Amino acid sequence: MPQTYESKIYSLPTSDQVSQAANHFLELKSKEAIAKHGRFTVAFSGGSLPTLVTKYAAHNPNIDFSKWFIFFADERCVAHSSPDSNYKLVVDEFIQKVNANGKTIIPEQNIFAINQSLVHNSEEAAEDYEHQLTSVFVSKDSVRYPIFDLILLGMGPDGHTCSLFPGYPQVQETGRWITHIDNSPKPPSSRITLTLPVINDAHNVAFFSTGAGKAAILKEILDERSEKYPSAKVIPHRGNLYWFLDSPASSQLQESSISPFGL
Ligand SMILES: O=C1O[C@H](COP(=O)(O)O)[C@@H](O)[C@H](O)[C@H]1O
Repeated sequence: MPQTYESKIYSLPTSDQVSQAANHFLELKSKEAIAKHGRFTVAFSGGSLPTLVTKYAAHNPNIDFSKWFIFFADERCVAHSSPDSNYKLVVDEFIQKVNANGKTIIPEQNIFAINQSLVHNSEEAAEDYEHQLTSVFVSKDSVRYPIFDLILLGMGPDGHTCSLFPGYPQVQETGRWITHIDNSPKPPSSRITLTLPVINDAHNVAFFSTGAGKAAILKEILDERSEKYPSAKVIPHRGNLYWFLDSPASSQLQESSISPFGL
């Protein structure tokens, strides 16, 4: 049977309802992946995303976290203990809560963090992270290639996603799975990031965006299909694409762009 893919924009009244929707979504997508291939590979972004999507999910007893493999869609080249570290954010906001409250825990060896000893050389850190991915992903025809079950993305007010910034060469990268940047317009300046080909090969990609500050750019990306923003270049080839917004974020979108919420 031919596979059909979904592309949906959901708008929930409040950001708390976006967190509740994220809980159902993570339960659904992790169950689907675990039923299909025994594990769930998920990449987290930083910024506002980890707190927003895991507020309820971290306490969901129906999720088998022991089968989760956690990666970072982008990471800042800083120590794991730094307040700028996406790893620290995900550990503090999610992993610790799951492990303290849940029925199942996330095994330490299933968490794939940037190599701390390489944070002073972003190019080497990116190569090392790519190498970490090769240890986990093998596609059906035995070729190593990362096809994530789910990539969780945020979007900055300038339209960036991961550490792919508008007008920067990393957006054009097609040869690497992970690339690096040393002049990020948003601090900290050195970062590593998934590249667009890997993002667009995932089974599921989900953006989470809240707040009126994102309304104008969301209109440009989702209604006007403006291609100048990296977030607009996220179009999975053989996977589903979801946007979860709250009302302030979706306030400038045409009503016809928004799907009735249902998972
Ligand atoms: O720097 C980053 O920013 C983006 C967007 O963050 P937000 O706080 O505006 O949601 C985030 O998705 C990315 O992972 C992070 O490194």
